[in-house]
Amino acid sequence: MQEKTSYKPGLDGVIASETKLSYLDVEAEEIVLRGYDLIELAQNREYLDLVQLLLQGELPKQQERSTLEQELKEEYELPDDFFSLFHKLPKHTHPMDALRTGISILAGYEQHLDERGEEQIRQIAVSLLAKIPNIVANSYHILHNESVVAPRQELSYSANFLHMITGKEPTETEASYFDQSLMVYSEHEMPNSTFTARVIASTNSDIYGALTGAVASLKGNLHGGANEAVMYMLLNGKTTDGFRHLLYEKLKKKEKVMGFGHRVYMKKMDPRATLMKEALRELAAEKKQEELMEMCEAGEQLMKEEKGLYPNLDYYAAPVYYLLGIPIDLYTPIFFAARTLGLCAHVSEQYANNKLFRPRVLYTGPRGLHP
Ligand SMILES: CC(=O)SCCNC(=O)CCNC(=O)[C@H](O)C(C)(C)COP(=O)(O)OP(=O)(O)OC[C@H]1O[C@@H](n2cnc3c(N)ncnc32)[C@H](O)[C@@H]1OP(=O)(O)O
Ligand SMILES: O=C([O-])CC(=O)C(=O)O
Repeated sequence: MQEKTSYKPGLDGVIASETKLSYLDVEAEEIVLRGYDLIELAQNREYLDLVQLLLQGELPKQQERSTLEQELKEEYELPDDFFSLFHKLPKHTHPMDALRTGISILAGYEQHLDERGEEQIRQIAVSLLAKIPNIVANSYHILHNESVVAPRQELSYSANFLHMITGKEPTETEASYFDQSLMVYSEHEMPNSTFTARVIASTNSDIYGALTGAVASLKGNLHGGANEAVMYMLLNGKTTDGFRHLLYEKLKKKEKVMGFGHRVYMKKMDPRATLMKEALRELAAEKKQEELMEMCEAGEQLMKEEKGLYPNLDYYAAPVYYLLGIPIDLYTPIFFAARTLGLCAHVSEQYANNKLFRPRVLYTGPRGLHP
């Protein structure tokens, strides 16, 4: 007889792995990243600092940071003719599917595909962190019959990413909010996509395969895809009253409202959402789009009163991206680009202390049948 009590649907609350990378301490309202509070890091540091922290264990000193920045810039360019296949994709291909294809193609160019050593994986991670923004931005341009925007070496990592997306050089403020969003998206313990990547890596499969699987996982609207869904919902609402009405209708029909709820923080505000809410407040004031802020706050209030649910990061990241002039279809690919960091760190950790993932089932089918 199988023991039913050990079965947790959706592995809710199950410890799947040991990690030194991150931990959600819900009681203390802290997202711990190698001992630091992610929110404090996002307020005081830059995405590149987190790259060094997650891949090498410590925040960089100034010289180390410059070396890392140079290393990334040297890896920006994609292999010759890389984009030729993207011209052949159906024009309605979602950028997340284009990204999945792109990461998969890159595997073929990797000279060290079979190596699993820590330093080798770090170098591949740097290459992926350099190339994925290029794939995200330019696969979108190609699918929209626009010209490819080449990376610019003289811009910072985040400013260059935003520049490749919009085709314009961002202001310092825009680049800084974008960088902050990349930081809060960079790593979050054991979401579905990280679990997916670790499960794939646990068979000794390569890091490109692990990340390709993770793109598919992150695309779903119960996970990363929610940020795009939030923006479409806000645009459909049009005004604060319209948005309230739209949310009431969804709740009446027992539909899920994207951007609310979270497996780990279900009855609390996601600390990252609080940070993005402040970014939105400032950006909305600067760009004279206060109604967008008002709509989001009205939605937050309504969901708290009606369902006792709080915003997750996607709810406030989406309107921030909107005010930064980013096409909605790119919100989830950008989330993935930022999360590439956490994913690579997890894959590396998995290789370093591997045990094949192979759980069991609670069998509910028949027994004793004969053909
Ligand atoms: C950065 C990120 O990836 S964060 C996650 C982004 N995803 C979203 O925003 C999608 C909307 N949210 C959700 O679907 C859920 O909150 C999830 C998937 C994130 C977490 O879900 P789970 O832990 O599996 O809980 P589950 O979906 O079973 O929800 C528990 C209860 O709360 C309700 N609930 C949870 N989230 C929502 C929501 N967003 N809207 C309406 N009701 C909700 C469920 O209907 C369910 O109610 P019931 O017990 O009466 O059936
Ligand atoms: O932790 C999760 O389940 C989803 C999430 O917020 C993230 O991946 O950032």
